[in-house]
Amino acid sequence: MMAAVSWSGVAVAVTAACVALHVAARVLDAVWWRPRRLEAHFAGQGVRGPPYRFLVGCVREMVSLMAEATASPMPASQPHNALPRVLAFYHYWRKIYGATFLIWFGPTPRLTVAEPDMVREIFITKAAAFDRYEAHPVVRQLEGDGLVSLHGDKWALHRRVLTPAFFPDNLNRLVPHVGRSVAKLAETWRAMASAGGGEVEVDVAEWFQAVAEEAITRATFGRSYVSGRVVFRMQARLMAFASEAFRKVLVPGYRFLPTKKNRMSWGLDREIRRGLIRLIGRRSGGDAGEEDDENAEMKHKDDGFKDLLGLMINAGAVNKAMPVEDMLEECKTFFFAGKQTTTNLLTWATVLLAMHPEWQERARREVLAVCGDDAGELPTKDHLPKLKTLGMILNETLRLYPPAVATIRRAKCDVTVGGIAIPRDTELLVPIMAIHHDARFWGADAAQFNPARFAGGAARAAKHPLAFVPFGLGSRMCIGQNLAILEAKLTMAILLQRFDLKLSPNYVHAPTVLMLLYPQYGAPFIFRPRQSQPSD
Ligand code: HEM
Repeated sequence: MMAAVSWSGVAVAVTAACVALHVAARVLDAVWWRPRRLEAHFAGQGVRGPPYRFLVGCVREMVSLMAEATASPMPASQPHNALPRVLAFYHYWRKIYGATFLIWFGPTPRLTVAEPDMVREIFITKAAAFDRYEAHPVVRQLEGDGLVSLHGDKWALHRRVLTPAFFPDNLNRLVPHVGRSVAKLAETWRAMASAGGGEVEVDVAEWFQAVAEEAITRATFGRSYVSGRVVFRMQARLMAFASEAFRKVLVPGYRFLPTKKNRMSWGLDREIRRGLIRLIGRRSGGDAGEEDDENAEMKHKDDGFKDLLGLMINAGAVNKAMPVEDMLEECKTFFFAGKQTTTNLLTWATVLLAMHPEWQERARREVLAVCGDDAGELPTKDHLPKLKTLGMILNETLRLYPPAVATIRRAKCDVTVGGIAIPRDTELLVPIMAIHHDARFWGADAAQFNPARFAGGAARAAKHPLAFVPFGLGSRMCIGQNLAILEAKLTMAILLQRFDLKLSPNYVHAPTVLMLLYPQYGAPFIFRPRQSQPSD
């Protein structure tokens, strides 16, 4: 009996040891042997990069390169040569290893691809072999489980349902509303200027956020704008908490701790859900009494406006394909994807107009000629396509300072791109900003502000038609780009019509990246109201 017990004990111990050994071997393979095999695999095809370091990959070097680059502002001699500052690691390693190289995000391989022909394969011809990158849970909590992160059939359904909201004819109906919100902002600045000796200094980022928030709230909720605005205000507070948590992602499980901020976030999240569910319930029940007074006039004019919520409710009613939970996540996603990106475009466009007064004057002359010089008159939907110079300036802004500086894909299977065999689960980093700054495609003046290069349209601005991709490419290209351009053109036109603007002496030119491209020390400008002049 004794012998039987001890033999079974030994068997258990041996099995446990085998399992432990197996697990240890798998872990060691994942964090050491596999990276070494992959390094050899890519090196055999001429693709090299900084060496893999146990567990951390190249993250330490990346962090120190980025910290060094952001320690001082841009040199005055080359203000727009921002790539070495914004994507310091890319700029540094590209000089050593060429345009396509391998880096390590921990034990995960990331192939860096900045050749437009390869980018075409990844996003268009071989797109089926790639998936969107799974964002960190904290980022996902911020961006919602909507279009940005969906895959397969569910993504295709949502994209189909939501696309009509972004057709130009539909978006044109937003022009008066967005215009009025910018005019209100301009009025505030004008009043501040007259109280302050004829000019006013403002940091534009926060103000532009209000404009972008207005546009995305109208696009999402249409006639339920006022109730929607209450929900999105809470969402804005939630985003502020979550982006603070984003800076603490290195503390594992931080987001689950019942800290004061976390508890407030959870409470807000519940409130947002309740608010949206109430709103959806009212709209699904066809409650026409839900519009408020402010919107009575809008309701009349906006008959037929396709807002995102209405499109989703219809889809849910028709084939039950969109449960309420999915609608909630989409609302979150659109708020996240639509607000900060457009704010950044507006901010950088203002920086560039202030840094280049000759272009500011050219754009203003065009605005006055097309839209008139009466500060009481708002530009209309028919004016916007005629603002060609402003369009070129916005494109040049998106080229030099793309709000989304890079995007990532993951290979779902073994696949060949640009003749390079890429094993399954390799990540591909496409540094949009690096392609936009590449002198091979943009010429010797690639780091200079020259909107004239877009005079013949975006596709012909560079030597390669795919060297300009601020909104991505292929089927997952930005769904909101028409809205972003509409907002940006309208806002800049109204501001140019009403103000001369210049950089504040307190402005420090220091673009940096925290998810999106930001001015590191804010964006203070001086606005001086213009006297109405006859347009020539
Ligand atoms: C200047 C402003 C904007 C820029 C630079 C921008 C940039 C981008 C880029 C580069 C992508 C593709 C990412 C990838 O392929 O990995 C994208 C996707 C997306 N954008 Fe934008 N965006 C802007 C404004 C907006 C606005 C205003 C909205 C919403 C109203 C929006 C909603 C989205 C959504 C939902 C996706 C995911 C599309 C899909 O996967 O089907 N974006 N954006």
